[in-house]
Amino acid sequence: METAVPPIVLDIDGTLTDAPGRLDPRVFDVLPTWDAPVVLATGKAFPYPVSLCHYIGIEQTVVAENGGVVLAAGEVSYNADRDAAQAAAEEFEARGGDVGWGEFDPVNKWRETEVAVNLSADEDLLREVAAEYDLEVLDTGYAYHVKTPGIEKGDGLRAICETLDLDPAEFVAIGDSENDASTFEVAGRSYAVANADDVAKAAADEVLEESYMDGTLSVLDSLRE
Ligand SMILES: O=C(O)COP(=O)(O)O
Ligand SMILES: [Mg+2]
Repeated sequence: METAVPPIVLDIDGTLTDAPGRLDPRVFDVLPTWDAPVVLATGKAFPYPVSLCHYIGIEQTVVAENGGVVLAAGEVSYNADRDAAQAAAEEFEARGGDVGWGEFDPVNKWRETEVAVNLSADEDLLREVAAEYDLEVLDTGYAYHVKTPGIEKGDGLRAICETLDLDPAEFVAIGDSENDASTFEVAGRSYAVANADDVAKAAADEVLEESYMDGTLSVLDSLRE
């Protein structure tokens, strides 16, 4: 007999993708049939996880921009604004830095509450400028996120739980990088995939032997047994 599955909170990049960053097609099987709430919690700009939920065919229950934007039950909250990060990014470029996404910048075009910078950027200069604007720089392994300190994915999960009347301690979290550590703290159980960075590995209850979606599926399969 199948046991009831817990609600889950999943990072996207590095957790539902393969190494080159492509969405693993197995999400289309496992997520729509998951018999409990599914939260996507990502550093990506707001439209990305919303679209992903749309195309996977699941409820749009989303933490985007590392907690800057939260969507649950059709209610959106914005927990930071982009102005300070935008000013810092402009100062960074004025001092010779390059945000690094080219002339058309889909990474930031629809981003509401922070600015993401390409990993090819001058990290020391970026951190120096961000500090002058009282902002933090989060390295997800996919981008540097210039953001308001104290706004994190874990806060977004808490907010979603309030909206949906869920207990965060019932959640199982899976992720791969330092921006998932706050989710790991809020959720009852947490797993870092094998490709995770050191911060995520240290924060997780368990580090998986398998990487990327193989790791994620190993947890989801065991929860369904
Ligand atoms: O946007 C990023 O830098 C990483 O995204 P993620 O939080 O889904 O891994
Ligand atoms: Mg990730």
